[in-house]
Amino acid sequence: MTSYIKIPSHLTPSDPQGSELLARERSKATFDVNELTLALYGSEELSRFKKILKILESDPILDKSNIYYMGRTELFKYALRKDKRIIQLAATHKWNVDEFKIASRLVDMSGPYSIHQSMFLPTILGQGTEEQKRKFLNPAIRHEIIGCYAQTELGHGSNVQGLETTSTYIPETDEFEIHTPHLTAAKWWAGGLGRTANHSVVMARLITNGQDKGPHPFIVQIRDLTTHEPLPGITIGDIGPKFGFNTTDNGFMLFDHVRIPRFNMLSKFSKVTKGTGEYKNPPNEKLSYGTMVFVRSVIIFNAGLALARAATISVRYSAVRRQFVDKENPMILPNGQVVETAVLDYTMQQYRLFPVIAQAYAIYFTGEIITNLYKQYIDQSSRGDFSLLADLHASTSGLKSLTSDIAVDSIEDCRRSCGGHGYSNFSGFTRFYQDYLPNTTWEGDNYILTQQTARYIIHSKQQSEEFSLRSNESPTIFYMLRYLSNPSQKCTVISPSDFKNPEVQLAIYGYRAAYLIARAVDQIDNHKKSWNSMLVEINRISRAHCQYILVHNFILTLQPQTSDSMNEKRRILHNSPSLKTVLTSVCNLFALHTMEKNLSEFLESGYLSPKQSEMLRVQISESLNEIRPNAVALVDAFYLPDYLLNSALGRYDGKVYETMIEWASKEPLNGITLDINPYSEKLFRNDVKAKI
Ligand SMILES: CCCCCCCCCCCCCCCCCC(=O)SCCNC(=O)CCNC(=O)[C@H](O)C(C)(C)COP(=O)(O)OP(=O)(O)OC[C@H]1O[C@@H](n2cnc3c(N)ncnc32)[C@H](O)[C@@H]1OP(=O)(O)O
Ligand SMILES: Cc1cc2nc3c(=O)[nH]c(=O)nc-3n(C[C@H](O)[C@H](O)[C@H](O)COP(=O)(O)OP(=O)(O)OC[C@H]3O[C@@H](n4cnc5c(N)ncnc54)[C@H](O)[C@@H]3O)c2cc1C
Repeated sequence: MTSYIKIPSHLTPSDPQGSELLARERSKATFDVNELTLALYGSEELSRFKKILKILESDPILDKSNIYYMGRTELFKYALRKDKRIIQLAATHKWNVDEFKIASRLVDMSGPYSIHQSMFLPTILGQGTEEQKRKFLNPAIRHEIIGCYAQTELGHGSNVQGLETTSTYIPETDEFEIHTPHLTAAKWWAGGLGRTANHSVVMARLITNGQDKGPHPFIVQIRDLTTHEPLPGITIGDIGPKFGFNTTDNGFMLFDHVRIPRFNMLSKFSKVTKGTGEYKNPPNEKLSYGTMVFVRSVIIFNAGLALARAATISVRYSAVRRQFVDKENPMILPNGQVVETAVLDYTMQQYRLFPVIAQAYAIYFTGEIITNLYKQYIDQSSRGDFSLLADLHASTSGLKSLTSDIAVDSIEDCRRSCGGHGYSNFSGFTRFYQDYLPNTTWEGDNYILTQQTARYIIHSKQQSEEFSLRSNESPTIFYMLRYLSNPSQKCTVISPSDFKNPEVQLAIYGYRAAYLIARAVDQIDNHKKSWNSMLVEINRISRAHCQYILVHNFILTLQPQTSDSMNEKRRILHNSPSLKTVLTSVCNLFALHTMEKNLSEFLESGYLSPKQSEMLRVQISESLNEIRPNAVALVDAFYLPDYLLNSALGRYDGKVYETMIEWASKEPLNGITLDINPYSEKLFRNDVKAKI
């Protein structure tokens, strides 16, 4: 890339150098970083990751050095090239789905094909018959057709039952007619639709024999495979610039009585019979929402990685960045020189950043557990057993909401913790944050989704008999009975270190959730409160329940398991006392910091006393001290390479200042000629002719 300014090459940052500071941090670690990386990913995934990274890093088309200077059109073209390149590399190197996902994660840019991979393929896979998979899935996997997922409309997104697009069965020709009856029914937001896709999953109301059967998925070819023009009766366009996600062409689409064969209704679960138009009900009414459950489970896992990335940049930078001299505890170099203190040594910075490290680990472990639960559901449902679905839907809804909220808040906290440089694109936060943001809205707005979780729990509590039955079966609400059965119990903590006891932590979280649930049920059943008047409480219930799950899963991960049930990753963890020690500190910080952030609810439940809340703060401070020597090593263990981070601040080698000035010298604005004389030309309101 062209450099527009020549930077004097003899200048280096003042001592100590960033690389030296990070090396000192790394030498303080009490555990083996490589061992923790292996415990997170396993040896097989890690070696695949390294192999793929090597290929991507050296590929000129996937070079990222220019992207911070690009405008939307240029970025979009780059994203299309990069999407094509990953597909070519996948074919050359025979990558499987997991390897393809690793490559996409490393290249780290949503693109025109992203929704093809994340929603179009999974929808056909999950909702199509074998015949439909042959017709649509196979060419889609080979990228002979490119698809998108058009569910949301201009007037409705959250309320899926309120979608207006119709798909009416025409027995005479054995076709469906897809139609947009109102402007509000225009499909809107579908990723890849604007300029790229030639096929779409369209969620439309199925109407047969005059009866409205609600939204169902249909495959519609939307563009000509040769000319790439929209097919007759279909109007398509890109929806325009957005807050972020500008490398994907989110689109709109209108249908004017467009005919598709009956075959194109995805019919794994519900069907329309040829000629009679008879409708066959699915075994569970919500199976057509299956793609959303899958993607929500992926969003939970991805939230952990997003937090790890934010923490990596901000913790490394805070170890390199120095401001003021802490006179009571100055930073002294080996040669005796007193230097400014690394901002990571200020307790306020630790209080802001270390909980983000803890959130990353907590959500990573729960993400793994939810992924396994989803696999278990798919396995059972393939044998006609859908009993896990209700619980899976409830937990993925609430956890998608909670974890993406945590990630969005913490990415911004981490960015701000980098001071002024955090505001520069070179920090690696700008597009990362902008592109992460829609996770709180897509696949269900985060506030709406908490209603799904709370309703499941409240129903369970209302039907007490069924509750005890369900809670025994349910992987996520088993804890509640224990606490509901004895509402007057009090927390046993008598000294700050008692807060480190996992049983104590679980009891505190369990009582608080059970208290909120019991109170809401009382308001609804005995005080006849409406659902709408309870929405704030309902949001609290979902969050309380999901925080319990996160804490519970973290504790579970650290507990010894029978060797049979342990996979390689857990074995590494359990065979290493130093790993267990450091992760126990991280787990404690997650549990206690989350408790402190929601303290009013814990106090309100009467289980925790004000005196105990003071002890809680003492213990949090203690946990921060425990983590301090391991802070850099804990983020290093996530093994997020510079290629992914693309950050001057979060570089592994600590060369922050050298990179900042080098990247600034490449800003194209530095290379243009400007006329800054205000009187050199006449400017007209509608015909601005500045000489730039
Ligand atoms: C090759 C590489 C592959 C790579 C893959 C990588 C993947 C990467 C993923 C990351 C990238 C993500 C990109 C995403 C892009 C955005 C795409 C979208 O936004 S698309 C657009 C996304 N849009 C949205 O997400 C819209 C959000 N809105 C909705 O989902 C629904 O309107 C609703 C759930 C809010 C209400 O639904 P409504 O029909 O009014 O239903 P009621 O409330 O009346 O409940 C009735 C009963 O049904 C139950 N139940 C409900 N849902 C489910 C379910 N899913 N299941 C089971 N059950 C469910 C409920 O519990 C209740 O049970 P009960 O009490 O009777 O026992
Ligand atoms: C970048 C991006 C990509 C997307 N990609 C796709 C895609 O590929 N395909 C697709 O189909 N869709 C896509 N979407 C759309 C997305 O799924 C919807 O925007 C999302 O489901 C939210 O729906 P909405 O926009 O209708 O929000 P609304 O429901 O209009 O939300 C507005 C506000 O109303 C509140 N609200 C609404 N109803 C209630 C209620 N009952 N109780 C309490 N509060 C309520 C919400 O909390 C929110 O604060 C995408 C969106 C974005 C931002």
